[in-house]
Amino acid sequence: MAGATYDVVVIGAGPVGENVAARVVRGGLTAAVVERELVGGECSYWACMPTKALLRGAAALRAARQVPGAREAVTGELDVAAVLRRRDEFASYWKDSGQVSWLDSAGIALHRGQGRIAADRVVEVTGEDGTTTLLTARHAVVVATGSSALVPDIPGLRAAAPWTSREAAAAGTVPGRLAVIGGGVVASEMATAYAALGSKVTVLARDGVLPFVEPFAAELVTGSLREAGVSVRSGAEAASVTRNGNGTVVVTLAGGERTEAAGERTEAGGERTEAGGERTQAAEKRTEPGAERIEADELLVAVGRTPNTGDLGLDRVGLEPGAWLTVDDTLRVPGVEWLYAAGDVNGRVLLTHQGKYQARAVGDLIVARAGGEPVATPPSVPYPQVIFTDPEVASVGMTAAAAEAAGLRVRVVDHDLAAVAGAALHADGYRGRARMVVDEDRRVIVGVTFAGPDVAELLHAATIAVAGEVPLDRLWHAVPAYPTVSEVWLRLLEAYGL
Ligand SMILES: Cc1cc2nc3c(=O)[nH]c(=O)nc-3n(C[C@H](O)[C@H](O)[C@H](O)COP(=O)(O)OP(=O)(O)OC[C@H]3O[C@@H](n4cnc5c(N)ncnc54)[C@H](O)[C@@H]3O)c2cc1C
Ligand SMILES: NC(=O)c1ccc[n+]([C@@H]2O[C@H](COP(=O)([O-])OP(=O)(O)OC[C@H]3O[C@@H](n4cnc5c(N)ncnc54)[C@H](O)[C@@H]3O)[C@@H](O)[C@H]2O)c1
Repeated sequence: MAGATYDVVVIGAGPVGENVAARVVRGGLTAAVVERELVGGECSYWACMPTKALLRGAAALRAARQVPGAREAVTGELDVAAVLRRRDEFASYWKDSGQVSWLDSAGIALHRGQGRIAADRVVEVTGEDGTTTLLTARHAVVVATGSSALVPDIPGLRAAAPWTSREAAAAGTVPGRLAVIGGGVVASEMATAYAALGSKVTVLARDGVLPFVEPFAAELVTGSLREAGVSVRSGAEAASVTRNGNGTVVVTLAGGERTEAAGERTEAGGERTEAGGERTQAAEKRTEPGAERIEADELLVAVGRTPNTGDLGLDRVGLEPGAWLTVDDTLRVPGVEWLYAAGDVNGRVLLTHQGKYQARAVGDLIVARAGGEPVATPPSVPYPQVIFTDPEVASVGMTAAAAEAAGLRVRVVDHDLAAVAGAALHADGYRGRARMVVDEDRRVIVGVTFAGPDVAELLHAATIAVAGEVPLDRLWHAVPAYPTVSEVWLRLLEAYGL
């Protein structure tokens, strides 16, 4: 059996694993990554990049149509084939040669195959041809194996071979009718994308659309999905799924979807028109005779993620296969001094940029420990996120509800984005809203949410204000340029009373 020894062995070469390895090499250690699929991970080929490429064409078209002068120059419809071609390009045609060259140039060794912990500090790599290699780590093994789409135990669902985010991101054709189970980030972004690409989309959002963002942002997204022709069914829960002989898929809704008590009876095939949000009554997961059925050509399941820890040899170190890897503040697995976990697999924040932040932190920690230097625990930072729906939802830190639940003395300040000169110039009929959540005891901002067209690029200023805990009296002197959408900062601070 072949073998090799490195200072650090990283299992998983997604964005997080790559960055851990790069950071420890930069710190003077040697590193190898183990990858069973494509170097670059979910983000590069089936998540961030291809999904944003699917969304971008329609967003650019919408933007042009909102500006007289440009609008008249738009004479055609979205070119679906061109959008899919550009998506293919952004997914590097599902080939990882570019990322492998980058690993080479960074001095990181690559071992292809399934990595499993075989013993203390030892990772066994099983290649596609069945050959095995034992990699020994002098200092640390880092698990960066990411996550996969969760397929819930709904009768008939697995047998119906639904799309997960992977198939939605990589599809070569656009289904005529797409049903979506879920209302979170993947469901909302893919409903936006596929509606623009021409699908008739139905979203079965059991817990509402984007239930974890500020409610005004969720309402704007829900309203705009409906305007785009999407049937948004807040409160609807799938009870069973069947794939017919002709290839179509049928989702039968749980009996609890019938909401006569709340006066919202839904007829088969009918549309609900109430604003999205809360469930109106506790839905019982049970199919009643005559329960409503949704038929579609394809079904996307988007109800969250499950960690890639099922076949990782975790039992060798007394850990539970299939579970999220719990870590301490130094991203080390408690009780196993040489084992770390970063990125999606530790379940802390399932976002690429935040996983890469963890990667830099864990890389530096391993280098410091290897050199016997003092270890600085990375701070717990508020994280930013952009949801690329129409409108975009860009947020950092806490929502008002989360800040209140955390026991802070909170003041919430809202402003209509359309009332800012820069937004009016940006697009006719601009619709959007901004909220800042202030911790009154410290007079610092603990959360910001923008919802509106093209607000993604506004977010980093908010991240600096929140992560930097910039006092409001100091922030007042950060003057936004006129006439930009960023002038909303001035309006928010004025509304606060500065
Ligand atoms: C549809 C979708 C869109 C998204 N969009 C965004 C976005 O716009 N912005 C954003 O910040 N985040 C986004 N995310 C989240 C983002 O994709 C993840 O947070 C990110 O990919 C996590 O990186 P990671 O390196 O931890 O894991 P992954 O990217 O999952 O990489 C893990 C790697 O480990 C490999 N692996 C797993 N087990 C083993 C093993 N035993 N041996 C060897 N190799 C193994 C896998 O093959 C994979 O290559 C999106 C997610 C989805 C599903
Ligand atoms: N732009 C971005 O940053 C981006 C884009 C896509 C995904 N992601 C990340 O990927 C992760 C996964 O996204 P996701 O949308 O799968 O998960 P999610 O956690 O965003 O949303 C899952 C939703 O499914 C609902 N749900 C759970 N079980 C259900 C069931 N049985 N039936 C119906 N609904 C059910 C939940 O209420 C929740 O709203 C997220 O953590 C997200 O941050 C990020």
